Amino acid sequence: MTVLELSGVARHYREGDGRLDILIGADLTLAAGETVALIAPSGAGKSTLLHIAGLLERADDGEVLIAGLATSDMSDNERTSLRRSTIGFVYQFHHLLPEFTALENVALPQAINGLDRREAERRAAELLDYLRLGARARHLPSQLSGGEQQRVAIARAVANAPHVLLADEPTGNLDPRTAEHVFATLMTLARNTGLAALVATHNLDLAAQMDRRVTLSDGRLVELA
Ligand SMILES: Nc1ncnc2c1ncn2[C@@H]1O[C@H](COP(=O)(O)OP(=O)(O)OP(=O)(O)O)[C@@H](O)[C@H]1O
Repeated sequence: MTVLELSGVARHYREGDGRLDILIGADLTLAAGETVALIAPSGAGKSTLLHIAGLLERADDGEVLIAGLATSDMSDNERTSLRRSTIGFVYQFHHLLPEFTALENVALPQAINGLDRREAERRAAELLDYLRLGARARHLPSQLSGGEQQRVAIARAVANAPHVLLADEPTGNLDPRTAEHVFATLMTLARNTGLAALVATHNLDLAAQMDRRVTLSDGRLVELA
């Protein structure tokens, strides 16, 4: 089943009097459970592509389909609601809320989505256990290691059981061993839950462990060997 499809996605930015064409007809299909690495030089448009795929930004042209639903004609509210229920994000920095425990950070997106708070916390505890973070559930982010913080951020991103996880340099801030561990968490989720993942990374060792690798070339997505 295709969970994410980009078709002819175009995006440009104004630059003084001129324009900067970042994406010119980018196409991508991501199936459930599939993991795809996005490898491209700085400034090529990786973050722009992830933001458009994740309905945080609109394309100037083309279509983004989430689980078969075309999104370009949707209102901002419809896009936000679809994003909350189908897409998870992980960034280079964890962006956990510092005043809340790991458990509360993971429960929050579910509570925002309308789940009863106790049920949200029960599910968050289950998810943290599954990712072997159960013993850290009551810790504040400042009491966690960098790798643990990032794994909690992954738990938070998948708390609403999204179809698609979009990750922008999720291991970019970690030492190689910790990066492997965090990456393994992502792969476990994809293999065992059918989550599809599109991961922008400069780490070629990790990219080699994913199902496919793509790059951005002249505003288009190109499959790598
Ligand atoms: N809001 C904006 N207005 C103008 N230009 C922008 C805007 N956002 C991004 N750009 C430009 O678009 C290009 C692509 O940016 P983007 O952040 O998508 O690249 P990237 O591949 O993610 O880079 P990096 O690996 O350094 O994060 C860059 O040249 C950037 O300066």
